[in-house]
Amino acid sequence: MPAPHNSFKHAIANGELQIGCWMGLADPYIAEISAGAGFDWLLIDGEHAPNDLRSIVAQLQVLAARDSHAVVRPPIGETWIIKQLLDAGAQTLLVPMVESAAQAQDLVDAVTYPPHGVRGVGSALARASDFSGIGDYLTTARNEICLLAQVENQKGMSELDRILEVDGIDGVFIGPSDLAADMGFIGQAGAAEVQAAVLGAMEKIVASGKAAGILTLDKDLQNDCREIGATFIATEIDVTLFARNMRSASNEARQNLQGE
Ligand SMILES: O=C(O)C(=O)C[C@H](O)[C@@H](O)CO
Repeated sequence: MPAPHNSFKHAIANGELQIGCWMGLADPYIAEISAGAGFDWLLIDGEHAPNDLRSIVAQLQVLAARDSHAVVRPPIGETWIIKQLLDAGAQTLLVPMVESAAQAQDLVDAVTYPPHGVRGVGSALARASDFSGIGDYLTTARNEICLLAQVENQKGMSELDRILEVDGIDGVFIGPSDLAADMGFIGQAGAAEVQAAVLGAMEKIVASGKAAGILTLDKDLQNDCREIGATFIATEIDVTLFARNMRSASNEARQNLQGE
């Protein structure tokens, strides 16, 4: 019995659009609600949300029963964290702040078992192997792991061509917020200079044959990226959706009842 099929990995490899949503509320109960919304993928954010290994596992368990694919973002692309997340059952990782081909290669090694990589062998204990229930996990896991690199500063953008040459990286995600900050436009991801850099990077990624991805709430940028050939596009963030609607509801109630 092989490792579970990673439909997301194969969809983006085939150029199929996968629409996603960022999950920063860091709670399995809320993840279960999001999983019923119809997104193709949901990002469990271990970088900017109050997630830890336990909360990530709980959200993986909830999503396993639903159609939305779980993409996990570690706080940093270190081997020990990647090992834990893969053993916990994550099959798709989005690793932040990738700045060089050497770093990208280290990430490929971290998701690959020896002799071709350095992923530690602990599948006997791992949720990933269904606690040893998947007999062929060790020999089939790598084929179903999707490794996505985030390029989101000027150093990474200058190294993008070499990062795209690294075998084993399935896709590259451009992070507009961090890129804008590093370009001197902090809080202005919509600045013309930033958008031009993002779209130029999208074209390079698609031309390389790898999958291109982004998170943007800007519908025009979403469409521009899709027209270039981007496939994994996150269009919403649960935190902002919830906070915006809560504030709106509060204001409407006060206007309704107090005429304010
Ligand atoms: O730089 C970016 O943009 C991202 O990587 C996404 C952000 O981290 C996310 O928190 C939304 O701002």
